[in-house]
Amino acid sequence: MSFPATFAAQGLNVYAGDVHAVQDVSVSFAAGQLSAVIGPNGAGKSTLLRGMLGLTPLHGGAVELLGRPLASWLRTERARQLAYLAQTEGLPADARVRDVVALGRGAGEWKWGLFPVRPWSAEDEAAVLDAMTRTDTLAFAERRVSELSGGEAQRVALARALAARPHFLILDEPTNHLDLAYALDVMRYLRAEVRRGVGVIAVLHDLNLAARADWLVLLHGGRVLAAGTPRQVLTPHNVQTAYGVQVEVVQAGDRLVLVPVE
Ligand SMILES: Nc1ncnc2c1ncn2[C@@H]1O[C@H](COP(=O)(O)OP(=O)(O)OP(=O)(O)O)[C@@H](O)[C@H]1O
Repeated sequence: MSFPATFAAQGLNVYAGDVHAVQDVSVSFAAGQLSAVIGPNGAGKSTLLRGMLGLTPLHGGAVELLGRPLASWLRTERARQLAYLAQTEGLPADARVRDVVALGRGAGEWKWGLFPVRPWSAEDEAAVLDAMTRTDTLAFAERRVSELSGGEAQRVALARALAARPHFLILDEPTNHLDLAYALDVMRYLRAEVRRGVGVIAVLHDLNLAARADWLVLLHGGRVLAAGTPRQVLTPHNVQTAYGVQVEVVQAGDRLVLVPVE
């Protein structure tokens, strides 16, 4: 039986505190695609992702993972399919890098403080090694998180998410606080995941990084202002409407570049 290889929401409404932060939003993110959620501060990007992930209650609408209602998935199955890297997530400063990445396997979780949920396996070992190789973090596997630069720590957080070998990888501002080189590194790692068939969904503030995605969702005031390819979404009109900034959109090689003109 075939099923849609998507993580999708239909008519979603989510409140953040008293704020109706996500209003009647319908979106569909495909596996094997790099999607970016963009929009000005407060547009509802984080709330949309948290609502889709079941981390905050919905006030209407439905979420489907691979064609099945999200609520019908077992918690453990769902955790295997969806890896989430939150915006403000800190890593345990005293922990060793390798142990932090291993947390992504979930095997180290203890039930009632008595015994591990499941024993550590050769597959867990291989997944951790693979995730560290793909994020170039093996070189500092034995260091403590407190001994890393911001960019290195971000790669470790990414490695932990990849260690779960998820179908969809959801990241809230993965390039935040990173310099240009590190930000491009992260985009390169994400693109490599997409080539392996993972659906990557990232909240991005830098529209020139977002222009590298396959699919964009532009939120404004809790609603979808535009969705489509970068060429369809990143128009001067849409950017002016969402951000109130006049831009020129320039073609540079096979990419779009946005230049503010005020
Ligand atoms: N815990 C909360 N209590 C009250 N209002 C909230 C809360 N969290 C978010 N909001 C409000 O909900 C709206 C959407 O917030 P959200 O964090 O989803 O936006 P965002 O697009 O991710 O913003 P940013 O780019 O600044 O991270 C904003 O108006 C915000 O002020």
